[in-house]
Amino acid sequence: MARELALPAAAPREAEFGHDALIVCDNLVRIYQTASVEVQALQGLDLLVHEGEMIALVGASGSGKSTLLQVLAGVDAPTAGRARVAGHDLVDMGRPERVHYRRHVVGFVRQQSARNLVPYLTARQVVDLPLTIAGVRRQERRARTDSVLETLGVADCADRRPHQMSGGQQQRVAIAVALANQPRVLLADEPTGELDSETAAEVFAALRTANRELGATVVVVTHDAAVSGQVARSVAIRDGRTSSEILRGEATGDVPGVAEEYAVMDRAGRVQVPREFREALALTRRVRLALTADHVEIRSDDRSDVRGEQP
Ligand SMILES: Nc1ncnc2c1ncn2[C@@H]1O[C@H](COP(=O)(O)OP(=O)(O)OP(=O)(O)O)[C@@H](O)[C@H]1O
Repeated sequence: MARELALPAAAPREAEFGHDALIVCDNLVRIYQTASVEVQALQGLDLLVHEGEMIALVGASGSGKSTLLQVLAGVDAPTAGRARVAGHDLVDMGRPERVHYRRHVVGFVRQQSARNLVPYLTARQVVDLPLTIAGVRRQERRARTDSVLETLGVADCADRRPHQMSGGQQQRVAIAVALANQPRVLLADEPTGELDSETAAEVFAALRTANRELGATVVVVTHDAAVSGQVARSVAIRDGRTSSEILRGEATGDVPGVAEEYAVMDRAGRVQVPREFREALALTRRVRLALTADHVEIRSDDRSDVRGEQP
């Protein structure tokens, strides 16, 4: 009787990194090459954003926030790594898919409200523009335009041109333009950067509406603590990598939710210990790690004999 061939069982496959996330950045690298220098704007950045989230990206000037947003917007292509948004692979996307992606999957709001609008078009006409380009029928265009202007509280600006609106109204109309084609993701690069705090709050409320009422997943780059202080998750970017995250509980009335800061651990297990922690305990090149029942300890290296130093 022939014996059955027993093949070794295949190892169970690990779920792919970020398989259930809407936005996945995996070891993302973007290098700008100019005539004389090479700038590594993104240096192996990992980021996951789930559908329905609203997150802030914060970080010093030059840390790579705008570069990341340009990649997610499908405007710029990464040099290496993986970026996927709503099932679209942003690294390997061909031109027709890129056009579809930029029209239907993401909406983009820039800092300068004037650059988001067209001086001689009314709010209704400028919101209608992306719908016309996408081939939406006239009747539906009208209904969608009125509805999005209404939802964002700028229905009274429908027949006004940018110079007849306040800065906050201009920026809310810009958000309406970005949302016209009902994108799943709304990206905003310093949308309150030029505005006073009251107007900034008005624009932030519009982003919140986009998230909560219209269901867009929102990623907002900001220097504005009033904005980053109100989202459930702020991701800090340092030197082209995600370095830490602040998670906040829900606010109750006027009392803000409790905020907790976390370090980000990459998939190889690397964590950046904040400088003030390292300096406080003189943690240098070599540290001791110990596993306890529910946490990991990091201690300074006290083996001066191995370091070859005088006790
Ligand atoms: N087109 C480009 N050519 C060359 N270098 C660039 C280009 N765009 C950005 N950089 C460089 O890449 C790095 C990251 O820039 P990026 O604009 O993404 O940072 P940022 O965090 O958005 O800064 P900011 O808050 O000032 O807008 C910087 O060193 C910047 O000088």
